[in-house]
Amino acid sequence: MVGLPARGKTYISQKVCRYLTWLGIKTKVFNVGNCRRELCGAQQDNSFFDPNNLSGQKQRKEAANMTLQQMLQWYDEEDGVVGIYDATNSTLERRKWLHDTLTAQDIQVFFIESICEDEALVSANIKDVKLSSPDYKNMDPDMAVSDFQARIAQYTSQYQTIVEQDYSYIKLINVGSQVIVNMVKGYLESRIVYYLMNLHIRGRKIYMSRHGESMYNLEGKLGGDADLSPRGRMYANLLPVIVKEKLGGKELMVWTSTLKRTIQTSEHLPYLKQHRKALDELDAGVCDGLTYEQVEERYPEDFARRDDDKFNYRYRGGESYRDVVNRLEPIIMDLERQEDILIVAHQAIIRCLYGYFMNYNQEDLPYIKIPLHTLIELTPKAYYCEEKFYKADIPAVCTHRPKPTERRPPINTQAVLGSGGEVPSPLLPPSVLTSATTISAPSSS
Ligand SMILES: O=P(O)(O)OC[C@H]1O[C@@](CO)(OP(=O)(O)O)[C@@H](O)[C@@H]1O
Repeated sequence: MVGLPARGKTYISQKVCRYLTWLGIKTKVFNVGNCRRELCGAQQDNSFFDPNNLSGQKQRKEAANMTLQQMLQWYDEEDGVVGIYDATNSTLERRKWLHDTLTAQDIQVFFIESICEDEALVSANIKDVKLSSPDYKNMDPDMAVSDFQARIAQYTSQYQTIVEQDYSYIKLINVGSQVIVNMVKGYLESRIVYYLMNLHIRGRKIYMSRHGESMYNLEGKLGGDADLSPRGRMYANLLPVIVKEKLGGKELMVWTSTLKRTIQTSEHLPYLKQHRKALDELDAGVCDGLTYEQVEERYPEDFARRDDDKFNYRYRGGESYRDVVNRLEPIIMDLERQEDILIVAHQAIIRCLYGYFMNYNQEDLPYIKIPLHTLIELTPKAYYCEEKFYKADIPAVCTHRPKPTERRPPINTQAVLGSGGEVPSPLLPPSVLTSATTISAPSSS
């Protein structure tokens, strides 16, 4: 990373890290600030950052070097693929040192510079992010802001934007309103460039919902293209009410899959809709239309292999969760560009999308609990996503199978009918929705 303080470098680092990790590329952020705090203590006065303060300079260089060594060790011992070195790296000299040290180890270097000349954006970033940093713990907010601005001034006096023509880089100017790209090499760098070009920081909400309960869900069958059950239709009637309550009169884009159950669920939503094939449910191949019990009976080895490694298991003639993540990558790119949006999709699809925003690892992702008749609201913040679950007061079956290690001895292997919202069966762990808001159907529906 390259850029003055409060230019969103850590935000960009975290997002790129989350995106690549979700794609299965081992990525880690190495933050020099954390190392500096460890080495020199958190609360330094601003003379520490003065370029003429030789002792401060020396200690900062030590923190930079220690972080780089940690990164090299990670490449070496943990088979890291993309290390993100998050620091200002704001001089030609510092970048040359990084570039030369890394290329000597056969590590390809790609600089991402964030330039922001919009003072209002910089101040908003300071207030949003920097005031909660350990550097300003227990400090009066106004004092902290002016202190941080003085720190930025120290860096500005020696800041050199990237001009090194023989380096690979991207310059993001004013949060991507202008982008300059130089000497981009290979697939991974191009993917990162494309991803960065889609990012924006306007506040927005991402809503997700599974389709209403389907006839297949009632029978415990996988896949297919069934219609909604009568209770699924009730959810389809209620969904516009729930969404309107959350959104007010704001516009919304709605994406569904091309399968009947999501199209029927979105039927009454008075917004622009797109039906996208990439959002269709995980393809269960030869198991499509079977119940879990039938799969276990007919394909016992496959059933066991799926329990063993659900993320990588690929149904015969069908897909794995890994395949689904790859198929959803263009959806994630598109999602990053969107404003408020509602995605009506399927259990496996929502797990993958939700897992991206909430940073789930591949092992846990296929087990995320995404109940029927529940609207999920995600609000992206600087370094995390806020989440809320709104549960409609319409019963539905529970289709979640816990991890093998969390399963209790079977009492009843049929899908279990709930009596008010999705009620966990004796086979299931406690619902994650205990504190969710419950919304009742209006008497007219
Ligand atoms: O990966 P698992 O946990 O089996 O869940 C995916 C399954 O979820 C289901 C329901 O069991 O989704 P959906 O409700 O969209 O039909 C199946 O179609 C699909 O095979």
